[in-house]
Amino acid sequence: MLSEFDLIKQYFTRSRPVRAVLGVGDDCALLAPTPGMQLAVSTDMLVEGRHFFPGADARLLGHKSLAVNLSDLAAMGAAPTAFTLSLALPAADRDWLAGFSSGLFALADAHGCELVGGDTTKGPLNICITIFGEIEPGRALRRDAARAGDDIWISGTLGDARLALAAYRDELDLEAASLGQAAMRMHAPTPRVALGRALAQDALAHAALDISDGLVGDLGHILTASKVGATLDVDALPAGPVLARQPKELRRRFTVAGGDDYELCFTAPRANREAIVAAGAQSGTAVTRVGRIDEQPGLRMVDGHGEPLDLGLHGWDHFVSG
Ligand SMILES: Nc1ncnc2c1ncn2[C@@H]1O[C@H](COP(=O)(O)OP(=O)(O)OP(=O)(O)O)[C@@H](O)[C@H]1O
Ligand SMILES: Cc1ncc(C[n+]2csc(CCOP(=O)(O)O)c2C)c(N)n1
Ligand SMILES: [Mg+2]
Repeated sequence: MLSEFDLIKQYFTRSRPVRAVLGVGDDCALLAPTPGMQLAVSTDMLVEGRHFFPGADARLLGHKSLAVNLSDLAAMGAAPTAFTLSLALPAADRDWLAGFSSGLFALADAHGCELVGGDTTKGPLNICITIFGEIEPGRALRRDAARAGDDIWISGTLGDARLALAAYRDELDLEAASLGQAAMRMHAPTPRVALGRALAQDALAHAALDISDGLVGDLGHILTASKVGATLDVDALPAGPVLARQPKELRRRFTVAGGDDYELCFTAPRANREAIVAAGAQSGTAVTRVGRIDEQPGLRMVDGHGEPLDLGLHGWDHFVSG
């Protein structure tokens, strides 16, 4: 029988913390922020049945729980430092804990981000991570900083995660190899931390966010916060490799209003085009220009010929459309 404290000790306590002054084991963790840097804090919860299917692979779940949090730091241009993990578990299952913690720590180590504390209780499976990062003062990529005339850029590709979800929900048929490939985008997103850091440190971008609820909804947050509008070239949106093989109507729908993409959407002055392409290459992340920020409020979608498109799509909302 694994007790609450054995579980924490065996699966979530590692040798001496490197970044934290004090890590797992006391009432609080102690962190010593780098002098002169600002602290970036974000939290994201994954709930069984809502963010992942019952029986989801534990290792992938460990990865995704941290990935979605790292993605929020990436969206601000912040460098990850530490995180806390709050878990509700239906049972203390050794296999599940070994898988979950290995997926979690593999990604944490890849980003030099340290687990410093958390909370563990019994209940329906629920995973909540709070992440801490650092950013140079004045460099954060805020949602309220887009300016008319900016280009709109997207990292990586969009829509494969939504395609996998559609297949799981029997909304469409995908052959096994395609589903396997698309499903990895849903289960194991890659947070664009290096790209976000480059955009912020070199002041290449004005505004940014990560696309978790679908581009149309998330870009809308930048437009509202920045009091601007945008024209989006829907046919320029980079579809994931599996979605790219699907009919145009589906490609448009899932790139514009997918979900679980965890790519960055950012706006930047024209003058920075070359430097942004170089930052993409440097960080191993594709970057694609997909539209521009306008003074006129509202989001206008156009096709590859500049003709208006009315797709009637909206972002993910847990209480309206989710
Ligand atoms: N219960 C809450 N109390 C206070 N602030 C909240 C609460 N829920 C969300 N927020 C804040 O509202 C804003 C939008 O939250 P949201 O969870 O949609 O973030 P996001 O980055 O757009 O999406 P994601 O959760 O997929 O990362 C964030 O600033 C978040 O910190
Ligand atoms: C079983 C299952 N059903 C649906 C989805 C899709 N999904 C759930 S929440 C969300 C938006 C981001 O959430 P939040 O804003 O809470 O971070 C998306 C796209 C999934 N991943 N698994
Ligand atoms: Mg976000």
